[in-house]
Amino acid sequence: MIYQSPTIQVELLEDNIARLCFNAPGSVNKLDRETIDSLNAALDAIKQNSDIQALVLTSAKSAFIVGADITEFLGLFAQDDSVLLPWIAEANVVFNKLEDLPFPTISAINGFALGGGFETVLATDFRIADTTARVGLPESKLGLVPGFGGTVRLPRIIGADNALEWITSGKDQRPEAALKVGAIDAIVAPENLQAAAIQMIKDAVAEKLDWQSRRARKQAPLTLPKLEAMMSFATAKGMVFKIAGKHYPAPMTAISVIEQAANLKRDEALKIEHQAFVKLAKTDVAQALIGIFLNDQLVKGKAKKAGKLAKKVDTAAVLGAGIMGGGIAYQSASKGTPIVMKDITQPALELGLGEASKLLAAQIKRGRSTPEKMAKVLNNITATLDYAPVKDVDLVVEAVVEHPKVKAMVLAEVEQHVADDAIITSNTSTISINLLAKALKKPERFCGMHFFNPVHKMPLVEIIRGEHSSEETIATVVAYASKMGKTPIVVNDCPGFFINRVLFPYFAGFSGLLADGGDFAAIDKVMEKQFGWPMGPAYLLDVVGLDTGHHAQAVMAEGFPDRMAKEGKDAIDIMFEAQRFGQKNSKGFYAYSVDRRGKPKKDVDAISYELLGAEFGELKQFESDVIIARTMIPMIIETVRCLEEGIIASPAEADMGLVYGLGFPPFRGGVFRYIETMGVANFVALADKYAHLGGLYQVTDAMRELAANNGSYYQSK
Ligand SMILES: NC(=O)c1ccc[n+]([C@@H]2O[C@H](COP(=O)([O-])OP(=O)(O)OC[C@H]3O[C@@H](n4cnc5c(N)ncnc54)[C@H](O)[C@@H]3O)[C@@H](O)[C@H]2O)c1
Repeated sequence: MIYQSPTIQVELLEDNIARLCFNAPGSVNKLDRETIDSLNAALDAIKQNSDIQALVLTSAKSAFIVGADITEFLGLFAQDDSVLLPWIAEANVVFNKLEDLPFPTISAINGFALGGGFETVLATDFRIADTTARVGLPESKLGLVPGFGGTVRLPRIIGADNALEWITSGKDQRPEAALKVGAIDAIVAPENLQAAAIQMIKDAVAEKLDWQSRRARKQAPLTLPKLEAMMSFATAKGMVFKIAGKHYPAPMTAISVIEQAANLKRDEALKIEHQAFVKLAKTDVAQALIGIFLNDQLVKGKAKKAGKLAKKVDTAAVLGAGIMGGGIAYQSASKGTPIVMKDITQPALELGLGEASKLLAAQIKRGRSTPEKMAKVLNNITATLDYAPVKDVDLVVEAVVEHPKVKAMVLAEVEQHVADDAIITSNTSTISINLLAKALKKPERFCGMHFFNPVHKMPLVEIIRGEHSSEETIATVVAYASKMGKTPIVVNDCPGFFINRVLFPYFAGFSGLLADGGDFAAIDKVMEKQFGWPMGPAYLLDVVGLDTGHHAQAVMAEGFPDRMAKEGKDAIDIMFEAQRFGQKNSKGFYAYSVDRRGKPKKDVDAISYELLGAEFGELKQFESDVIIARTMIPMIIETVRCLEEGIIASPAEADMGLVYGLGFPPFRGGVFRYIETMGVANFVALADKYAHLGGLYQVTDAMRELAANNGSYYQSK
């Protein structure tokens, strides 16, 4: 053994080939500070052994190195530049040391080699991957640029255009794609990986492969004709700005870094990368995106834990073949759980099946599915008008019309037909789970399973725990939602549950602005372009449906009369009474039509202004920050209330729910991250400025106390 630490072992194989194996104690190899220090020491030990003629990097785990240890780095990013810059420069010395060894080097890549893991292998002369490998530089998804030489080495290995695409998209790449551009040198079967790597490095030692010139190319300036370089960088900037937009600076920074470093040699080029890395690491966007990454892991971890307590769901049933029922059937069937879809009329069933076929046909058109797969998915859906095929299913999702009496009747009915231990859930968006549970003989097997529309696109499923729901019931529904490819978040029962409870105060803030003369199209513009929502409130209400919104708003007002009950008519009432239900009948705040090419079109509708003007008078202009404050403060305070009341378990889950369920702008990270960025005391001061607008603008005592103590939601939980 040449070197050994808890994360790395180096041994000498035959023919004086050294093998450095990453083998951390946990389930995966991560590039944390300990591993980087170990790599440094291992390389020193290798350099001191004059017998060694070549080096192979391998992993003893099912993945090579999954990436940098984000949790650890988050703490580091909080440090001053005077600490951070020398740290990153020092870490890079290690990768340079690997690259500068006086003999050929190769990486044998299995599974993930992402981020820092991929940057490690870029420092070797050759890369061979097995069929399980996934490589790439996902840093831009976290609001960063690669920091261990990725922006310098990758363009010099695969060319500027390819590297720009890989780095700005942050996508994982399959081995075939990596081989095509030259990011790896060969693909082999997993069982042949080590032997093939050793053979290749022997060829390099024997000078059959020219490792010196490869290495030299990596360390030299990028050789691009001037015009070509200009075209590459200008095109990339245009495209990336269009996709990433002004709220996500990392991809654009990556392009400038590569451009600025193009004419420099390695060590100078690396300095440009370090500067950019440190600058981005300190931005609110990076903090928010890294926060989302960590929250996502926490939520996934919880779901995995629940999986241990879950009962198996081999087959399911959905009651109601409407917009939601059809979507749920499609999602379950396409993720491998056969599902019975029951409705009360044949046309409804046909509509549900038609919806599933349409989604599948679209998948085939995009090359993501095949007719064979489509047939298999459709075979997994059994459409029925009676209960006979439902009797053996393990789990039922009720998705009939939103009416407490109809739902109670349907739930009681289905309980008579299914096995004693089958789980029963409801996809209700507003009706209390505890109320619905009363219809059942065994309420412990019941809970809410709230999907979002469109089911195949929206990642969140809100799972609502009733007072009688058993842990096994919740765990089983969590596991089923995960199997459907969704992110489940468990919440407690209350009007609107979590997501609608915080959404309606936002709509109330919007309605308040309109009542004071606000222009809905101008408000949408601010909330989309500046705040970053995918849709502004008027557009979102049109998509949700103003009839649905009107109904849900009444439920919320009844549930929280102190702050959600309203006097007089608001904009939602006006639209509802004028039968402007939104997209579903082509007129809401906006008018919907199709253009000449058959594409859906949305136009500002003068009639909406007339209707609103008749009630609220002349239009008035509001500053952007007033629009943002008046709509967001109610949502933020209601989210805080949900945490204080235990409706949602943690700030992390609240933020994930908002991002996945409502499309809260990821670069802001969610409500709690937003408060964090702003500072609790600053938020309280802002809300106090608007307190005269009513109960929705009044912060809670606990929040005021947290502000006074200079506290933080993320750190105190
Ligand atoms: N549409 C949304 O955006 C959305 C989002 C989340 C949750 N939800 C909830 O999902 C549920 C369904 O909503 P939707 O939009 O799909 O409604 P929908 O009107 O499109 O579909 C309801 C279906 O239920 C069927 N039905 C009625 N009584 C039935 C019975 N006794 N047995 C079987 N089927 C019966 C109807 O024929 C219809 O096909 C509601 O509780 C709604 O609140 C809707």
